[in-house]
Amino acid sequence: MAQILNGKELAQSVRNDVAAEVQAWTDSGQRPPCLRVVLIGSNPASEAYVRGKEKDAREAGIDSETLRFDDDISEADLLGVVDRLNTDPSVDGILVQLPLPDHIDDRSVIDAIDPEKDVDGFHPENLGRLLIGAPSFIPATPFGIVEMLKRSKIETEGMRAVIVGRSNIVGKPLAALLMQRDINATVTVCHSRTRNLAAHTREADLLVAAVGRANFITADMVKEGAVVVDVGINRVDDESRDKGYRLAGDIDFEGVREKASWITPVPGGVGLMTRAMLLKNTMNAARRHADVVAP
Ligand SMILES: Nc1nc(=O)c2c([nH]1)NC[C@@H]1CN(c3ccc(C(=O)N[C@@H](CCC(=O)O)C(=O)O)cc3)C=[N+]21
Repeated sequence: MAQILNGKELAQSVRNDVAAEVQAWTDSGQRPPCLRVVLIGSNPASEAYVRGKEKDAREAGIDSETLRFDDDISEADLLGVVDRLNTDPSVDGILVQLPLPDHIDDRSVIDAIDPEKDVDGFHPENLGRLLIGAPSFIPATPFGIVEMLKRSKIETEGMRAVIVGRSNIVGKPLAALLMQRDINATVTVCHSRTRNLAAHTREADLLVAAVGRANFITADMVKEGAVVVDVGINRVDDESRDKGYRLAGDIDFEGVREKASWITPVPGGVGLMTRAMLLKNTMNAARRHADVVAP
């Protein structure tokens, strides 16, 4: 039976560390790190994430505010908002909550964010720097996954890692991170066109699912003793809940926990780490902004 990679506890310890960093920073006479989140429209999931981010930031002593706009804002106006945040010297970090409405091109907006303030690490400059192992903002979900492994003292040296999902915000940056010299995993990235997916996943010492399909990875696809990380957050209908739904990951938790050595739950796993690592990135953005290079 797998041990639980407890996102609640691990994220709390990351948040405590960031709060201590922020305290030391302000004690040294610097102003608190400043994060601005841009939220377009009223997608309930996005609203919930943004509320969570604000709460975490406040508790860590970070100055965080959400700028809200109607979902009929034009792309030009949104680019104007980004530009103002780019040039505002009191702002350290900018996060534009995704997804954006269909009439706005995500890429144009991400590319417009000053890479030095891109706490999501989604700008091509940061993704490129990550790929070559240069200092960069690391996207919070991949960063959080690696932090979970490190804090749980899970040995990654020589591990076979299989990532299911090739997104620009999870699969690809995680692959780059796991290949780095301090992790030394051997990485396979699978996706919807992969032939005989289970043959790949069954080889994984570390299996990461980021596909967005509830209970997609079943026990028969998992090697005995594997470390299994679930990035999926899927709403599945559940009449027994007040909200009428519950959250399920991409991993069939009940089945897979019997085989894995470690497993992340949903909720209470990777999502909380994502939020915590955003705080870490915001602290680093403040250092960089003040020309104190991030550690
Ligand atoms: N620019 C941008 N950056 C992001 O980092 C970003 C984004 N857009 N758009 C959406 C995704 C998703 N995401 C999550 C953050 C926290 C939880 C989270 O806190 N999950 C909790 C609670 C889940 C719940 O109750 O809804 C958990 O898993 O236990 C989940 C998912 C950040 N994202």
